Amino acid sequence: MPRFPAIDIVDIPGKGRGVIAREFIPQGTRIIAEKPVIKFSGCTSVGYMESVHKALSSTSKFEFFLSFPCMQGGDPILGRFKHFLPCESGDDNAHGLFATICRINHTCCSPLSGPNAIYCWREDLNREVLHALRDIAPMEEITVSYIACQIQKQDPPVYLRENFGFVCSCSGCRRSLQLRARSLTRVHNYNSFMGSFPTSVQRGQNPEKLLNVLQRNLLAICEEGYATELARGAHYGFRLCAMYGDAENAIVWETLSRDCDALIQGVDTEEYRNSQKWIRDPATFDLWKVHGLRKLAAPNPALRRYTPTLESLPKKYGYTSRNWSSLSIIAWACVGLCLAIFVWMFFTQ
Ligand SMILES: C[S@@+](CC[C@H](N)C(=O)[O-])C[C@H]1O[C@@H](n2cnc3c(N)ncnc32)[C@H](O)[C@@H]1O
Repeated sequence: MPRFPAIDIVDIPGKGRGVIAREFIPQGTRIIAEKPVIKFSGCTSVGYMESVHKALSSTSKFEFFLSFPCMQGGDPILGRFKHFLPCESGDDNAHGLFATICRINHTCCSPLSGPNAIYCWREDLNREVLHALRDIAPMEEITVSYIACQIQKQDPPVYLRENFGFVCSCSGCRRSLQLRARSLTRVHNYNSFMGSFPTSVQRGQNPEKLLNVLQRNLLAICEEGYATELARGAHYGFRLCAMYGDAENAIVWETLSRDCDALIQGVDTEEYRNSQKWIRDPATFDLWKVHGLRKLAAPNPALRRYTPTLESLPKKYGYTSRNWSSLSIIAWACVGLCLAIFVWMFFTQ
């Protein structure tokens, strides 16, 4: 049965508390799968926050909430709201505060450095999961990026100061203003391209050109440190190839997307099962060959260097469920019964 690696919450100079690895954690390992200590639904409007404010002040969870850093000069409650993470289910804009995951500090994604882990909410598990993006050494701090590619609209040091109240000292933020502006433009261009990428490409559009622009954008965003974008971006490459009945290249694109997504979410997901199905037989994709037959292109080999192959990752994706299976309940009941008989015999002798 897979187990989670040993980690600890410790003081980190200049950052308050943070999370470190207590043992070597190989790339792809699921580090933790955690339920929120506090969870609120629809946590977006100011009015709602105020009602949560009142509710929280009267609960025993308040102390836990107050143990998080507050924005300097900020309201003690609202100044800590930023530590909540989205736990969305459908239209419900729920947010949760997690005992360990919310202690993880930030590192920016940049061409010079990046976080060593990534978290995401898994609605099916009702948990936030954290995976290692690369090998993590014992005693190394575990960090994530608070800035998702899609929301990066500002220079990161400015965004972090305004929204989290700290001055980021990562190597990306220490670059010159000019280099940071160049990065911001590339991220912006990538986001607007992906936002308008036609999910069902219209007849008459030039698919070769579209795939070419997709490749260029994906390379640019990987260079900017957001290699995890390949999960979505490579899937777009698959869609395009599948719509033109190009099975060979569709398989290579979807394999790239699957491998990247497995690194972020694990392999116990619906996305993984769908990917496996399409890789086995791209013709099972619902838009297969809708635009007829055309040979397109495989992903640029340079993209492959940004995400490991599934085979190279440790088999540590498994979710260590705390849900008791009926077999384990029977086993523990037997142990309990034996113990009871033993105690009874001991005292009746
Ligand atoms: C989600 S909490 C992380 C845990 C927090 N350090 C603690 O003591 O509980 C986010 C806060 O941690 C601090 N922080 C996170 N990353 C940081 C970094 N790279 N440099 C300095 N402070 C950081 C900031 O105060 C930020 O508002």
